[in-house]
Amino acid sequence: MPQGPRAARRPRAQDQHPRPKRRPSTEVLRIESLAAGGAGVAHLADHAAVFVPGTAPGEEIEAEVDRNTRPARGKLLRVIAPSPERVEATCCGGGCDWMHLSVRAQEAAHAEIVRSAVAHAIGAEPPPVRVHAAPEPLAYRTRARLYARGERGRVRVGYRAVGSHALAPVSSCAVLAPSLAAALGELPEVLAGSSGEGDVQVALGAGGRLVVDVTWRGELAPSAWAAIDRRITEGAWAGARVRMEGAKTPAVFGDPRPVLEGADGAPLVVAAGSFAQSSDRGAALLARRVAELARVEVDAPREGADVPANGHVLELFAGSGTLSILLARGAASLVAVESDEAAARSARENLSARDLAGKVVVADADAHPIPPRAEVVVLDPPRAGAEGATAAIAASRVHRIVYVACDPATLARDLGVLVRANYALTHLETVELFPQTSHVETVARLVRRRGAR
Ligand SMILES: C[S@@+](CC[C@H](N)C(=O)[O-])C[C@H]1O[C@@H](n2cnc3c(N)ncnc32)[C@H](O)[C@@H]1O
Repeated sequence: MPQGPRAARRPRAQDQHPRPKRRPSTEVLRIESLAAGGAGVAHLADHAAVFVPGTAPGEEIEAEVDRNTRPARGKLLRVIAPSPERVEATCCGGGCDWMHLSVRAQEAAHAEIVRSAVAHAIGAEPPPVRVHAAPEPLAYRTRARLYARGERGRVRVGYRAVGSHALAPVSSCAVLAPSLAAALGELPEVLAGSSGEGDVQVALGAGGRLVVDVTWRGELAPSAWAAIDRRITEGAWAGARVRMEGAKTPAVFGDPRPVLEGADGAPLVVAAGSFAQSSDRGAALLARRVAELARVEVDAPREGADVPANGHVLELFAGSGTLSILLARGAASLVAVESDEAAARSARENLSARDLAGKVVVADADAHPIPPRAEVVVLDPPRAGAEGATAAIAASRVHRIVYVACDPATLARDLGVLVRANYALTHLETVELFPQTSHVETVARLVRRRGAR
């Protein structure tokens, strides 16, 4: 009888003699830097690294250190000598893991995280990281993913606490735009009587009114369905979409699509439940910079030049077209690839509302061939990066690449492949799209080296 891999596995030494658990110890530590993920990094007397959330570089702290994980984890007990970059945190306990840091320190730490990841991956020092400051460091979120939980008829709404599935209930949030803040007070009332838990995305839709996208696991009270319906029919909300766990299709009320202000100042529709950056102004800043870097002229600017031609552009992971609406301008052609059908429909709608030509293809961007005439590839993949697309670009004759990334580690991995395939990294820039958090958006530009295949 064939044996499965489990049966075939030889017992390992640690199975027979599991290491005894070590007791946490209290240590005085000096924080050296901030790691991707947000924690401060220090070293113990035996040089083992320890990660302590809620700390700032340069400060002396006391922490309870658990050496049973690798790297060791520390829990901040007290700050002995604070960093000058430490500020009073006003965080609600939700996702803002860097609210105790000055904006200047956040920017510097983001830039260093990106620089060191890329330097390690390409085996050389990258160009100096240019930092694009956030348009608004607070009250910037024009879209938010909330978390709701119903128990004994009462529904509490907040965020998932950092690093856990626990609910951090919130009545006010310093990073939420005032236009969305009202939702925090309204949702517990709308969802009252429901049991279970759900994710609730809130944004602004048509006419600047609220749109709500609910994914619920459990029972949604009949009064909740009625309250949602009433808000749409009375015009208080533009739309809502409710997806019950296990249901094939969501219930749709009104028009649940978020509408943001595009980088060209005109409205841009986003498919309900599909990707959109967390702030309109941040998304516009990013899109404008990506479009600039995609142009031929970045290397040799011409005085007084009009919008220069982009050549034939291939955009991978295009979403609802936040970048496409700028890339299509001045391009000889634009092909945008996106796997989410609803997002692709929105991208088509956004291009045609502007009379822009562009072909939007529903396909796997990571397995999409690079058309031989493509001169520029712009890609904006999810956190996992784009291993397949990177390999295809590396084997192509594309001249310029603009890579937008929300994860420095996978960006660095993919840039390593492109640099080894004879592309030169000309620009490395961070865009502060998520102030008060350790998340960072990066834009990298590469050009094919002269004489390369
Ligand atoms: C980070 S978002 C960028 C979207 C767009 N550039 C924007 O700024 O709104 C990544 C997009 O890639 C899409 N996506 C994820 N995996 C994909 C794949 N294998 N092929 C094509 N699109 C994919 C997602 O649906 C999402 O719209």
